[in-house]
Amino acid sequence: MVAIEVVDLALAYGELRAVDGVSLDVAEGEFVGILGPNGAGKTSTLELVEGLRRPDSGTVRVLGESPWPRNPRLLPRMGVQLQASSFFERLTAREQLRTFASLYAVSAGRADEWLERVGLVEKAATRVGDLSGGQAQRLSIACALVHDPELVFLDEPTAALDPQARRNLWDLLVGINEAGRTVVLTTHYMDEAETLCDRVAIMDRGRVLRFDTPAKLVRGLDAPTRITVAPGPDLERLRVVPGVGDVVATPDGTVLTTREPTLVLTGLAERDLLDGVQVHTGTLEDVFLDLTGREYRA
Ligand SMILES: Nc1ncnc2c1ncn2[C@@H]1O[C@H](COP(=O)(O)OP(=O)(O)OP(=O)(O)O)[C@@H](O)[C@H]1O
Repeated sequence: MVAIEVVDLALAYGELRAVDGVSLDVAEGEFVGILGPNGAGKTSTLELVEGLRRPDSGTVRVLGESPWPRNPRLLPRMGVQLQASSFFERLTAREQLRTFASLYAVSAGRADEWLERVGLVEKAATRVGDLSGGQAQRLSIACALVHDPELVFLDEPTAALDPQARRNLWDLLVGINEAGRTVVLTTHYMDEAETLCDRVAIMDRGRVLRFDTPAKLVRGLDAPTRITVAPGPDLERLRVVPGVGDVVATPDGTVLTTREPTLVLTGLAERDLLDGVQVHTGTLEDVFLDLTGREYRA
């Protein structure tokens, strides 16, 4: 079943085409990432899908319905975490979450369970205005998920989180997805997209450049493999290994590029040069560079 269907969506702010002909489909139960640098149009696209903005043109269907104008049938089925959350500043974290829960007829007890899931039990009695950026972000995620929606939208959910909190949130999102919920998130982080997402839409300048599984995106790359060995061996010994292209010495090791990694690894083994070997195939960063001609800067 299709959860989201977006066809030729466009939105301009004045002269700026923030969303410029985006088409996407998301299946029920899928985990999809929209990946791109600042200003790529990720948030604008998400807001159109969520029904928070009206598109200039194009169509959006969410769970078989149009999200715009605000569609009350859809609201309980969706959970939306925005980049900038507005809380009731004088409420405590627990009160804030219970207030959100009550809007969906979810019990206070279930709301409190969410404080635990996002690691905010110790901050339950802290006023929202006194939470750190990362804590506020986790609270906003709990508010988006407290009613157990079928479809979850998260806008850069790990942006303000420390590495441990980021890992914890990844686990939480994987759990939700494995329980059958559809998840769509935007992110700057390549590793996040690669780790979490079934499919990734790479966005730049209002357009979706590619939309595929991380593995297929990388496989489609026409990039050589890089093999690094520990510093030390004479560069000439490495240059003559069959299949080796460039050889570059760096402080961390000597980097060999090749289009025949198996041949090179065999040659290195025969010469007893495998010390500290690391093999780097393409990453989504390479895919971005390949598609745009620009380095990816999150
Ligand atoms: N309300 C607005 N009015 C005018 N321009 C806007 C508005 N919202 C966004 N933009 C512009 O539209 C473009 C796309 O913005 P958007 O927030 O969708 O990108 P993004 O990929 O989510 O970026 P980021 O990763 O920085 O959040 C940017 O150039 C931004 O400056």
